[in-house]
Amino acid sequence: MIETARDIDTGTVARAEDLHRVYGRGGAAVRALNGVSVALAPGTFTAVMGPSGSGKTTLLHCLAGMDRPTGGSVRWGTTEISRLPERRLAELRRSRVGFVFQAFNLMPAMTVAQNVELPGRLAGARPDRGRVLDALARVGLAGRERHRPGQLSGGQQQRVAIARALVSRPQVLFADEPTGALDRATGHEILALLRTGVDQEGQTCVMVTHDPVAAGYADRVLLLADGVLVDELDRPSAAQVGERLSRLGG
Ligand SMILES: Nc1ncnc2c1ncn2[C@@H]1O[C@H](COP(=O)(O)OP(=O)(O)OP(=O)(O)O)[C@@H](O)[C@H]1O
Repeated sequence: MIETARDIDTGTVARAEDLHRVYGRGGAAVRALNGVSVALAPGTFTAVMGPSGSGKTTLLHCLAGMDRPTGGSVRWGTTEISRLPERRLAELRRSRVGFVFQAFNLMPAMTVAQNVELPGRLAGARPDRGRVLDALARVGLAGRERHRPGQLSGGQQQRVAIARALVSRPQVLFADEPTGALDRATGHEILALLRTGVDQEGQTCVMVTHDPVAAGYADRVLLLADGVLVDELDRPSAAQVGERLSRLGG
């Protein structure tokens, strides 16, 4: 099969079809995802919302190739990833997707530049200083490359994490509650940064959030409940998201 970054037939960079994820077995089994289908068009910003335990993180992890669905498929371009051998999947993941976590997950003993270089180094690649500096400049941290994470504010640490996710120029940037550990104003700076990446560089971005105001930065909002996609809102206001969410009990 020819591997292309974008599925020529459907124009999507990533697509999940009839995704199921069951954790555990028998009476203790939890159906985290129960038949979810999602397509990600290039250069779009998608927010995933829903009550606690509705399957948001599981969906993100399956789409990002960090978890294996128990049923259904995930395609990146034309490549079906859910049944690839682990090594091949890890290779593809490094080049195709970036991931940002709520808790930044930076290495405290390393400098900012070393943190951004780390995924490449772990993959055995030679660090590309130019790319690292470029990624840091894109997130507004030019000149900070020798600092340690502990010398930076929370918002700046999340910017480092975003630079680390973007340095490989991924097809899709996944973010799991990227503003969850930040105050409101700093959170908005991070959201504006993600939005700029979508608008100016055509980055595709998917973000889990509990915050209707954060979801207002997205082009569309997917609403999950009990592992099922129950609604999709296009360019909604924060008020519309909040109202729909409260009806779901989120
Ligand atoms: N590794 C796991 N083992 C067992 N159950 C799991 C595991 N991961 C998630 N679950 C269960 O799957 C369901 C969905 O979890 P998930 O974390 O995707 O929900 P969420 O919508 O992201 O929740 P939250 O908003 O609280 O972070 C939950 O019932 C959760 O307890």
